[in-house]
Amino acid sequence: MAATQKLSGCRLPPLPTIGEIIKLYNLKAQKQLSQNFLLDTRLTDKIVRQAGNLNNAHVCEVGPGPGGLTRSILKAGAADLLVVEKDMRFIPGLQLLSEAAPGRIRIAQGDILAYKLERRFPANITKTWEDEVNCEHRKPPTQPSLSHGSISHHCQKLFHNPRTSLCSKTKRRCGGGALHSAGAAPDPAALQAGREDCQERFPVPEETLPQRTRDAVPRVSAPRTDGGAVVQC
Ligand SMILES: C[S@@+](CC[C@H](N)C(=O)[O-])C[C@H]1O[C@@H](n2cnc3c(N)ncnc32)[C@H](O)[C@@H]1O
Repeated sequence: MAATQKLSGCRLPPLPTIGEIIKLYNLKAQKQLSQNFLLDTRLTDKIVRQAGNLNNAHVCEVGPGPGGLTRSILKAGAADLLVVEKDMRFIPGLQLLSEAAPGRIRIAQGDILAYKLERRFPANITKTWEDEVNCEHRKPPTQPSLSHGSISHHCQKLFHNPRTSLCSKTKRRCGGGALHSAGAAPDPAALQAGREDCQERFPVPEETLPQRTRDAVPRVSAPRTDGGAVVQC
């Protein structure tokens, strides 16, 4: 499929820039959640291209933050994007994005380390770790696939900022900022070890959105019944 055709089908309507979203919601990066934000759309597009062909794919993005990579994933044609974000402050900005791409984003607010990812995708596209091991990274998917409860090891390499995402104790990768889509080959043992080691680095945050921020975007308080609903996990 020609790139122009693909992009024109997935183009997003005009939105505030990521920088504006950060200012609007006063989103200061929190060190304990490894937060740093990608603002350059050329860079986020390039990163997302590394995940292979996302056209019509089911994708899980862990730690979307203000949504820079999220926008690029949508532009790349993902049909079903589940974002799992631990920090509640980002949810209103993600809901704006969800309204710009109706029915294509599902927002889950919670900790990926405790999240039952496999329950959130159709059973017929899920694969076991063993099935996934032989998949070639970057190979365009013949059909959407998803590993049970996984964050792709390869994609963590691609999408994590190495300075902030390595566990300080073990130097293993962990936590948010990762993207998983069809075709990635994870390393379950390393991943599991990384998760266990990093549990203590991610205490559940208790921040709530300041009232003035909620008031700034009234649409976010309306209950949603479509794919853009926020699910607490
Ligand atoms: C490095 S920032 C990346 C933000 C965004 N993807 C970007 O590129 O601008 C990591 C994100 O992961 C989130 N995060 C960290 N640990 C998490 C966890 N255990 N579960 C879900 N999200 C997590 C943080 O709140 C933050 O939004």
